Amino acid sequence: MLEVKQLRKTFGAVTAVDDISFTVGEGEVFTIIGPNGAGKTTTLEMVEGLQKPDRGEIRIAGLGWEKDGPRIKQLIGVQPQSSALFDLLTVYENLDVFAAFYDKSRPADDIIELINLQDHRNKKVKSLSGGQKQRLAIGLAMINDPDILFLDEPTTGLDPQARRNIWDIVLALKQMGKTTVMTTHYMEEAEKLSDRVCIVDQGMVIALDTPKNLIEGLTKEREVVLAFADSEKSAGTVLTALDSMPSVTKTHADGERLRFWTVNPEESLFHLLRWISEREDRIEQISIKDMSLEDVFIAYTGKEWRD
Ligand SMILES: Nc1ncnc2c1ncn2[C@@H]1O[C@H](COP(=O)(O)OP(=O)(O)OP(=O)(O)O)[C@@H](O)[C@H]1O
Repeated sequence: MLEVKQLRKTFGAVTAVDDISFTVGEGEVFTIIGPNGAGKTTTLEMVEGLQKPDRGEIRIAGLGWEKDGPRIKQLIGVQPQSSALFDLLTVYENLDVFAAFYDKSRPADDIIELINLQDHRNKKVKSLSGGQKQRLAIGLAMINDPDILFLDEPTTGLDPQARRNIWDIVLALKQMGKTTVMTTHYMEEAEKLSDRVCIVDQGMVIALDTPKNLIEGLTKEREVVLAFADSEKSAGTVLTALDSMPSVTKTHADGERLRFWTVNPEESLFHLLRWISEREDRIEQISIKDMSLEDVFIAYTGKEWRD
């Protein structure tokens, strides 16, 4: 559905996109994730035909922007910035105005249902919340019934409930067989929604796969956190016990909390709990930290992830 090869874009001395390649299959939710300034928006805008790459190739359903621009525009849907909405028009009227730009369009009321704004159909945009405006922006991207949708950070700045409402729309689009290419800052979102994730940093692809494969490809080492009911003393003695276990690779005591890393959490915890119960120490809490895309980012870049 979409093929991107060796894209590059510079602005003066700034290399926004250095070398980015990926392909997106039909019906996929494909997410480009990366820190601020990684080159996500520039990449998306080149794919959308809004910016011309310095180098590289873009094919959408086999078509290229130079020769087939008008045909591509009928196949794609681009979420406008919220600021591009007509504030003094209603939800319905905004959809109606955008429909006029295309040869074919979906009925505005179908879209209103898809974006769950039925109760706000006749309200002016200026009275909508941020999340409702974002939903309308996605609806506008859908007006020409495109095969492939481009959503640039559709949930940035929204509260958790409003973000979930957008996730529901992306999942509904997937059910309809649409292809979605989106960008996000939120790792959790990428993990939940995407068939595949492309992690970019400094204008380069650093990892690209399904969230599951990316996470499973990490080291098998897991982090376990223990909190003791009684005292720092318990943590101190347990630390000594942990240091003698072969599957434990690293330990860290922090007051009454103890963290350790093990390549075999089940075995380590089995021995540790037996040891603790023999000594009648009391543990208040045990948790094994789940690996996430955040850990994938850290593993590939050596940098902490910040939203
Ligand atoms: N029109 C422009 N002129 C000059 N520099 C630009 C321009 N557009 C982007 N850049 C620079 O290119 C780099 C990549 O920007 P881009 O917006 O693509 O990153 P991003 O990953 O989308 O970041 P964010 O998450 O902050 O939106 C940044 O250093 C940015 O300042």
